[in-house]
Amino acid sequence: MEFIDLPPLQKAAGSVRLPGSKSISNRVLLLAALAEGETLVEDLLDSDDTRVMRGAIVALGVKTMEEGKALRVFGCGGRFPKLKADIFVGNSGLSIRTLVPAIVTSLSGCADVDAEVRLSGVPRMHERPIGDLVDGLKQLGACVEWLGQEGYPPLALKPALLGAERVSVRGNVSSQFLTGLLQAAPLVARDKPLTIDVEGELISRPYVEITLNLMERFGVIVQREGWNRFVVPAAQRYVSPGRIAVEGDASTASYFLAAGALGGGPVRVVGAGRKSIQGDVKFADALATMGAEITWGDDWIEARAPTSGKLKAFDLDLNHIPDAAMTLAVAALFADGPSTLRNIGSWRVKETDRIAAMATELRKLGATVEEFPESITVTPPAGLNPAVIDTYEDHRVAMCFSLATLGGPYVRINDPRCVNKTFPEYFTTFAGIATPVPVVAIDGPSASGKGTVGALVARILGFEHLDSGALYRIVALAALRKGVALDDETSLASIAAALPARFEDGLVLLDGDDVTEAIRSEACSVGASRVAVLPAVRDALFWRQRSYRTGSGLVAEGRDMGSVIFPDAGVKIFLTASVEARAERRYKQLIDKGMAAKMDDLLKDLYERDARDSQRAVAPLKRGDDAVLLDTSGITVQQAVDFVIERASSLRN
Ligand SMILES: Nc1ncnc2c1ncn2[C@@H]1O[C@H](COP(=O)(O)OP(=O)(O)O)[C@@H](O)[C@H]1O
Ligand SMILES: Nc1ccn([C@H]2C[C@H](O)[C@@H](COP(=O)(O)OP(=O)(O)O)O2)c(=O)n1
Repeated sequence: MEFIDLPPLQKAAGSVRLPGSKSISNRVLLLAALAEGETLVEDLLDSDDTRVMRGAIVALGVKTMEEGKALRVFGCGGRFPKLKADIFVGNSGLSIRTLVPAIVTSLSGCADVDAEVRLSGVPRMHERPIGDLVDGLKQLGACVEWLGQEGYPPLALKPALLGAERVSVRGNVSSQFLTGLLQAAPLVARDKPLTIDVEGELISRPYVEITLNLMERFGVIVQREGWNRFVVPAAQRYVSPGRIAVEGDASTASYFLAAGALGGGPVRVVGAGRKSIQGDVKFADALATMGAEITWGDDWIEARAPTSGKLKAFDLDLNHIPDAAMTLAVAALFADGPSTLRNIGSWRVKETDRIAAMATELRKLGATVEEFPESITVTPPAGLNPAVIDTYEDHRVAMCFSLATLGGPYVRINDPRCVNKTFPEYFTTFAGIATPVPVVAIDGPSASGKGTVGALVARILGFEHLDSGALYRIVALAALRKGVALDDETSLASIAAALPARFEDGLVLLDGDDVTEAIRSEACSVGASRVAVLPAVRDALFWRQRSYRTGSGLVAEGRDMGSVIFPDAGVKIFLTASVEARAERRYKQLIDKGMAAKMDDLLKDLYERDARDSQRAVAPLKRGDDAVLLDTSGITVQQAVDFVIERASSLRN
């Protein structure tokens, strides 16, 4: 499984230009395709879902042409030219739910009896309901055949004359059904007006407002009576506005605004603001109820943390911002008590069952989550656990969980490419406003001076210090004490996974015993280098080593700090010295401690350990291309420390 590891963050601040709105891009593409005249669409989002819509209109015979970053769409004047097509809609709910009604109107009165348009998607799309929309179209006279399970894609559309003046559609499953009918309505209401009645409470109303707004931009007026009846007067045609610029995506803005609120800020999103037609800009109001400071401009919004530093718990009806609400579920981890997200039942029929998915993943971080049919309550833990987040092919799950890193833990996001649905550049853009907890990684062979230099550098910088070699030594000591063989990989990995060890006031404690001296014994040195070749032992210590990355920063020393454990370390040093210099240092260390030592034995031992450390299959000791070489053979400790501090000075906040 592909994954991306996101490091713990200290803060988030900066400015982000939002990618184009998915909701607007896909509506504009279809309206421009159906309109009379050419439309130049600017700032169009380029993502999986918009490619689906672009592919679909082209398959239906509409011509498009790229002009720099814009797309020119040659409108077909209301009837798609090509009505024999097989269209793949991926997992784009908006695409299929708006294409089907539009295609059905083109098939009305189509003379070609062989005309047929088939639509299918990914397996999840075939579980997403469309029956209510099709029922509405059948009331108009449409011919729709189910190709799989009744009520779900795939389906086939065939020629049939449309004619009714009234149609009703359910509004409480997905507002996309209404959007689909509305966008197709002027193509049906040629001679007589068409009335659309909404059964049940209409959810996600702001998305319908986007639809009405854009239809108006293309010259079609809809009369609205409350939110239950929409009348489309007769004889209206879609006419191109010439050019249209797509606003920045307000749902995407939610991740960056939340980052500003949770990570200090300010974070400014540019492309959607006070004048936006997207309901999701109201996410900023929800953040404000948590205490975040929000500033509005016409086309930008800025968020920063409350001056008190603490975000308040909330209990909110989020029916109007279902997509951005997922971001609030993660923000709830940072609140001062349990928060409830209400009226979000539509989450159940999205890319995945989002209520179940969010609950499962929030629990991995340590939260207590209560799930209800249409709401969830999130109680934050005292501190967030590092977690491996599954994403269920849902771009929003992937994006919103990146925010948990502002609470201190590492977060691994599985299948991160699912963000391609709406924002392929998400993780790079997020990294652009994020300040990770800095790391100085010092790797090198035995007795090169890593421990000595690392401890001094950590003290000067005020950073934590990780002596990773000590962890391997403790595993060896624990194994020796339990009589576990040093090649019994499974037993050693269980020891490493549950190592009852602590570092406190310069002492190393194992099961509460002071083992500071014991782990430096010859037996432990040899034992450590033997257990360190075992992949299962290294895996078992992986997250433990990462957990030291906290506070103002970390100096980590060992063999694979820069290559495996902290590949994104801001400073990587490869510390070395000649074998002779290192043997002499060890000799001196042992003599000073009153222990017996022989130069020849020490040299032999160093050669052997160097060979074992650098020749093992997993995480071998070797200087990475990105590590700075520092040979300490002829320099003092102070000179070595100065060298590292000079390179690390930029990391200090
Ligand atoms: N230039 C130098 N840089 C680092 N250590 C040095 C240097 N010169 C002498 N030493 C001594 O060498 C020894 C290095 O041991 P240590 O720090 O335990 O190495 P390591 O952690 O790499 O095994 C220490 O006793 C240290 O005082
Ligand atoms: N990140 C690390 C740290 C140490 N090791 C191995 C390498 C060594 O043989 C042992 C002990 O490491 P330590 O740094 O304490 O050893 P030295 O004192 O430098 O000889 O663990 C490792 O494989 N990966």
